[in-house]
Amino acid sequence: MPPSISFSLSLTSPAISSVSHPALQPPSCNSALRFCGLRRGTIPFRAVNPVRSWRARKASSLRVSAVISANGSPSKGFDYDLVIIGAGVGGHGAALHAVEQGLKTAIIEGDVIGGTCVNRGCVPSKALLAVSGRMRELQDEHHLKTLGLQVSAPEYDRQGVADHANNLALKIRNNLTNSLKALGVDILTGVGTIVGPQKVKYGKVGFSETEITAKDIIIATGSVPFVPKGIEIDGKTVFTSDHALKLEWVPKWIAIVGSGYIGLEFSDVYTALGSEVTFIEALDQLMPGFDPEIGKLAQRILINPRKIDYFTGVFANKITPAKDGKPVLIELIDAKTKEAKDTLEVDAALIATGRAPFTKGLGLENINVVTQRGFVPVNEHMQVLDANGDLVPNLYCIGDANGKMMLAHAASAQGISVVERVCGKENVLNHLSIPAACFTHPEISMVGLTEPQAREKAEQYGFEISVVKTSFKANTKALAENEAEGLAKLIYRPDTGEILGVHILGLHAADLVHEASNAIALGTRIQDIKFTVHAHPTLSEVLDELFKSAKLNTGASHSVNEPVAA
Ligand SMILES: Cc1cc2nc3c(=O)[nH]c(=O)nc-3n(C[C@H](O)[C@H](O)[C@H](O)COP(=O)(O)OP(=O)(O)OC[C@H]3O[C@@H](n4cnc5c(N)ncnc54)[C@H](O)[C@@H]3O)c2cc1C
Ligand SMILES: NC(=O)c1ccc[n+]([C@@H]2O[C@H](COP(=O)([O-])OP(=O)(O)OC[C@H]3O[C@@H](n4cnc5c(N)ncnc54)[C@H](O)[C@@H]3O)[C@@H](O)[C@H]2O)c1
Repeated sequence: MPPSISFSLSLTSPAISSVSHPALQPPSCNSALRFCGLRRGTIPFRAVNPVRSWRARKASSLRVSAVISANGSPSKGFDYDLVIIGAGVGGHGAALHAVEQGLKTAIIEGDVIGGTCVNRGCVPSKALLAVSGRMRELQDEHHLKTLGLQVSAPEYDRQGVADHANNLALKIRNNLTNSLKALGVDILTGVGTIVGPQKVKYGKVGFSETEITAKDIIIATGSVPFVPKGIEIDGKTVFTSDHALKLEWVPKWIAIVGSGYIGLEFSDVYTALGSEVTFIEALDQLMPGFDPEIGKLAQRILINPRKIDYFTGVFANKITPAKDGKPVLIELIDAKTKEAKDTLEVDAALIATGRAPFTKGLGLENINVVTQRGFVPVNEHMQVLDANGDLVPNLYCIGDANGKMMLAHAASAQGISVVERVCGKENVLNHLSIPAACFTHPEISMVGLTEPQAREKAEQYGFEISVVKTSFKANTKALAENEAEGLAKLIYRPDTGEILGVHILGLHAADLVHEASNAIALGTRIQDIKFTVHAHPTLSEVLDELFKSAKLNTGASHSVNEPVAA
């Protein structure tokens, strides 16, 4: 049995939870690490050192099973230039970039390569959502009829759907493993513990551990589901996303506790597969993390027409799994007064109340680092801060473990940013340029500030903001697809043309947002982007319209290079 650990957190930083983590399982479970085949197209390339790049390219173009090492030689006096603890997407992104930069690199993993995103997160959930999207469309008689189509009652094979998710996770895990091997990154198996400055041990805790030295160390140990106190997880009738992704059954009635990303995506999956859903949300509105206007529209499109009801402003105070013929029992209390509100009897409950950073066993105490609500404190360069707020030399933390932005691409981008810095290149990642998306049908995406956040900032710094919106209903491609429900919203500074935030709800919103996120990252202003050309008819014209409809003050000139207000 893996040991369990505890976290003490509040609601936005959740309360108290008991979680076990795969990193604490014996390393023998790591079968993926033994697989060593290379396949064409599995190795991502970026701008690289020509010698290393040639070797790596050669590795990708040959169907070979040998490891082709492009890993450098270490700095004098160290076993490695860089050791990364945790081979999730954050660690993986950092490792690839480090090797490309000529750093002798090792990555320590206590479970399987790929971490949460690949094995228990983005990848399997998007496979389930791909199925729910198709089911939803095939079940929508009115939609099909308008297109002139007829389909008799669509059905699904639960195990087939579950296999699709599992197979995809396996495939992507193999791809990630192979890409590390192809570049010759040393994959070290076992739990990684920091034993002192620039020193890490790894292996089976208390049995066979090896100590190594590294010029720089990156912590990339990720997160685990957060389960509030009072909720009993049995993994069958009361479960987290870790279990839900296996789709072992489809409950008739499922309560989803928490209406954030996980709750919303799973409501899309479950309702498409025939479940009725009841949301239990502690805050006063559903989807409290989104821009409020988008949240309201999402409620109109993604909640109200579906078999979903909800309680807001309540906590699930106690949840007891189904047992001896009795259903799952949920006791609700008022989130503010803590008075008993209601009791629900349902077939299942999915706990989607956020994620807790995983830092157990890392040895942070050996370097005087104290976590904050479980998260490793870092500065804007992801450099770890000790208990006195001083920098811990040569130690960085990326991804979910630092809590800056719990997204796969953010973890990887932070890793790349750290490697740049380690290589002597100044690099500060602008988190306000990192997009996010919720892969419901239709999708929701966003980048930058919400309208209330922008208004607060405007008041604080004394500038004006403007908001414009465009509808998918005016877009030819969306109309041709007969999926024209949706909105794009731009929040900007009319004095400078700076883009502060873009929020989209509509068909392929997750893909559309990148035009806005790239503009924010590159400092492109509205007065410039509004003259770019978009192919017709494409969904990208929704954003084209958005930028074109923004009104700027007469003084706003081309390509101003003022500091970004956000
Ligand atoms: C259901 C779900 C869906 C999601 N969907 C999306 C999505 O669509 N898009 C998106 O951007 N994000 C999504 N996320 C979030 C995303 O999965 C995380 O933000 C991302 O995985 C964080 O990456 P990481 O590298 O920081 O950590 P992780 O992926 O958690 O990886 C950490 C790794 O470190 C290992 N480890 C931990 N401690 C040790 C130790 N001491 N020694 C050795 N190894 C250790 C772990 O075993 C693990 O492999 C989703 C999450 C969930 C749960
Ligand atoms: N598509 C994506 O990018 C994607 C998908 C899934 C998960 N994720 C990431 O995973 C992380 C975790 O997702 P999540 O949905 O669990 O968290 P979340 O923070 O997005 O949402 C949690 C919700 O649960 C509510 N809540 C918390 N405690 C509660 C309680 N006791 N009773 C009732 N409601 C309660 C919160 O108010 C919040 O609305 C997110 O940070 C997200 O970034 C991303």
